[in-house]
Amino acid sequence: MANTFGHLFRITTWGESHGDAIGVAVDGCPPRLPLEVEEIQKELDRRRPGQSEISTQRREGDRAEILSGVFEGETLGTPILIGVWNSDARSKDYDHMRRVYRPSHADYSYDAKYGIRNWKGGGRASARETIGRVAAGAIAKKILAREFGVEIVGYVKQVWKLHADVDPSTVTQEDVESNIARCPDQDMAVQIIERIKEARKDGDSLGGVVECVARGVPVGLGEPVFDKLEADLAKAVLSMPACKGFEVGSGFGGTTQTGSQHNDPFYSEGGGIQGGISNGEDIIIRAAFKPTATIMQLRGRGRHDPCVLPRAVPIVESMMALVLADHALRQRGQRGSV
Ligand SMILES: C=C(O[C@@H]1CC(C(=O)O)=C[C@@H](OP(=O)(O)O)[C@H]1O)C(=O)O
Repeated sequence: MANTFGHLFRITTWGESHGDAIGVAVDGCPPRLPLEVEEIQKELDRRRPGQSEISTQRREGDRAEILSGVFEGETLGTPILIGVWNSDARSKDYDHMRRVYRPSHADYSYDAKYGIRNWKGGGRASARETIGRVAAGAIAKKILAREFGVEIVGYVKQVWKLHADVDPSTVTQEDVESNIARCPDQDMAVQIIERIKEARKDGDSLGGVVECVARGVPVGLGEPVFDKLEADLAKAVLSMPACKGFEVGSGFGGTTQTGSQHNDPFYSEGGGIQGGISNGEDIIIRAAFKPTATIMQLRGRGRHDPCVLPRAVPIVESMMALVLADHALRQRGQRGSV
């Protein structure tokens, strides 16, 4: 179970960054869901390396192959296996890392845990592991949109000290995809792109925040005690590589207000979640990412993102979709309808 996430809609990701292939097994997808490989590809293309001048230059096509669970364009209800081949792993870049632990990477902790590690590249700790999450997330998004009327939009809210002004209740995916920073505040996007280019030139890296909104969430998703909706969202978000912080609704900002300022006429702290259960309002989450660990100032080789934020957007959306799809199916299982 160590690589598995979810209950009814359950995913297991597999593969290493410099292994032969990488992907996901999805179990529990309802049968007769129309599914074409292009729908998965569209999301993988938003995540893939080499997509812009501010992303890693590793050249992977990341072409999705559906190996099971789909027949004549419809899901069978059986496990869906999706994989991509790794074709541009330049393992020579890692020769000098065979016996060296890179600071701020998982090299030491993996070695300490397993007594062995694939020192060619980041292995399971690499951002390439998120291919499986995004492929499964594409299916989860489709279930949510078709069967539950839920729409999920993520975007870059902050890079370094540059903060974007975005209205979560109206932002669209077209706004987000209109620039390579995936920041719908167009003026801020220009500044962010310049700042990331500068960091790359200096051999340095930057962190930031992805914000993600789910609109049209049905009432009643989430379990009252341990599987509270915000608890599962927190786990989903903090399990992403390089992610160091999670907020929901007013988040840490709410701590400086009084109760009378903070309580909304209907909902409160969770922004769409009360007692761990959705109340039908929009749910807004934020994921904080640290500056990329590999920086050229530390003589790191390999091809790296000077800032992971733009490529993290589809990953955060996918993690939110996995949690909501799982809970929607659980609610339907218990109540018969949602
Ligand atoms: C290739 C991807 O990102 C990679 C994530 C990554 C890491 O250590 O996390 C290291 C780099 O790979 P490599 O060491 O092979 O050059 C990045 O390019 C991807 O996300 O698909």
